Amino acid sequence: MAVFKTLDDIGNISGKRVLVRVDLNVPVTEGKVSDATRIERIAPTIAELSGKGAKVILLAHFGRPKDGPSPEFSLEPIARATAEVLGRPVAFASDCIGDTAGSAVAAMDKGDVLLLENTRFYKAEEKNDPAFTERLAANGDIFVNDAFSAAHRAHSSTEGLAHLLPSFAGRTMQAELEALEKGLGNPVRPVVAIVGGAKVSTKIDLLMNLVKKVDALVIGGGMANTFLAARGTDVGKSLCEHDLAPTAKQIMIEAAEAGCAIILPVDGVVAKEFKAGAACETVAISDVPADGMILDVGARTVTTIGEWIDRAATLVWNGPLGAFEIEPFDHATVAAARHAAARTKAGKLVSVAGGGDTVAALNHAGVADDFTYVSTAGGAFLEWMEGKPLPGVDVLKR
Ligand SMILES: Nc1ncnc2c1ncn2[C@@H]1O[C@H](COP(=O)(O)OP(=O)(O)OP(=O)(O)O)[C@@H](O)[C@H]1O
Ligand SMILES: O=C(O)[C@H](O)COP(=O)(O)O
Repeated sequence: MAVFKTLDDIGNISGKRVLVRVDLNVPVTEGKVSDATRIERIAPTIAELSGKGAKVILLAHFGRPKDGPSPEFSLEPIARATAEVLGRPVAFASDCIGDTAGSAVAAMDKGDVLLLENTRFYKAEEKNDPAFTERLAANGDIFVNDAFSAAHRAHSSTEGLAHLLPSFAGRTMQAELEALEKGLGNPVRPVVAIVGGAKVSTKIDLLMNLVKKVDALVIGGGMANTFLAARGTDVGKSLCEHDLAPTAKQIMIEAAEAGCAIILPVDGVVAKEFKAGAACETVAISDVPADGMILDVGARTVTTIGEWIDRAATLVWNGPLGAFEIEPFDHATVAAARHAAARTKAGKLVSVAGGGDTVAALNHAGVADDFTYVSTAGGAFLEWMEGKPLPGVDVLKR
């Protein structure tokens, strides 16, 4: 029996209003959803609930809006993308609480699907404010959490609701927890982690903890620049958080004490502009021009990363090695992803990857299906890895 209640325990839900927390925080490029994996993953839960006659009311956040409602962070375009992926109508209400939401819910028939506007348009959501949670709960009889990737947040829609309504894990939440436990509950060593992406500031705690748990940590992407700068390398105009140099140094000290190897780029693909087809060259990391930006790790670094992948029994990956959305800065991420996928297919590696952009990058490389497991979660995935409690999961436990 699962430690948390699943849809197997939900009983008769025909005609019931089921509030389903999903993660629709999907990558959007030029107004279009550029990777629909998170939407695809919630489809089974929605189909199952709708098939049982429930009124399926989706709750989600999008981005990190700071000042209340704004068109930039509206879920309305995502409702259309969700309808396309599900192959069925998805109604949209321009508020997640109050009369607008209430009337949209009242108009639902059995089996209908409705998406409510971004929960983060209310600051109270992130404060897990009980009064706001009650207003969300007013539209539901049952709560299903299918957003593992937002379960590290103790917000009204991820944690608070489970205290007010009978609550269950959705199929994706269930699958994520089961697969992560199977793959990484007690990982086979050596464990190598690849952490890339844009910024160190968003992943400091994760890096601090990871160096104590893994045998080697490969740092790529924009965040490698902060580490390189901390070591005294001039990274030109590259994305770099110079004020975090002391933190990066501390992470390297902790890694040395824990016996975790830190692998930083030895070369980089450098351009003067951050745009597709920009003129670029590969240079040694000590030769980055003052007006250049490192937008990908170079070929020698890719070879080194390949060697670490070959040594690993378990690989954990979060964050791309370069600005993979823009060609040709996708080369290193694609090469490393294909290398890891081939080792996995050969039965020599357990490979687990997580992160919205990471999933998009693996799809771009055409190998997402070849990894042992690809989690749609970013922060939640890494926090799970560190053994931190996930409020959205803990509250579902029996
Ligand atoms: N060298 C670089 N310079 C600038 N940006 C970079 C660089 N390398 C990677 N990036 C950017 O990092 C971003 C992805 O990083 P992020 O940390 O968000 O990944 P993730 O954890 O998989 O995603 P998510 O936060 O969506 O779960 C991409 O948009 C990519 O363009
Ligand atoms: O994209 C994610 O990792 C989740 O949707 C959580 O988003 P957040 O980091 O803005 O809370």
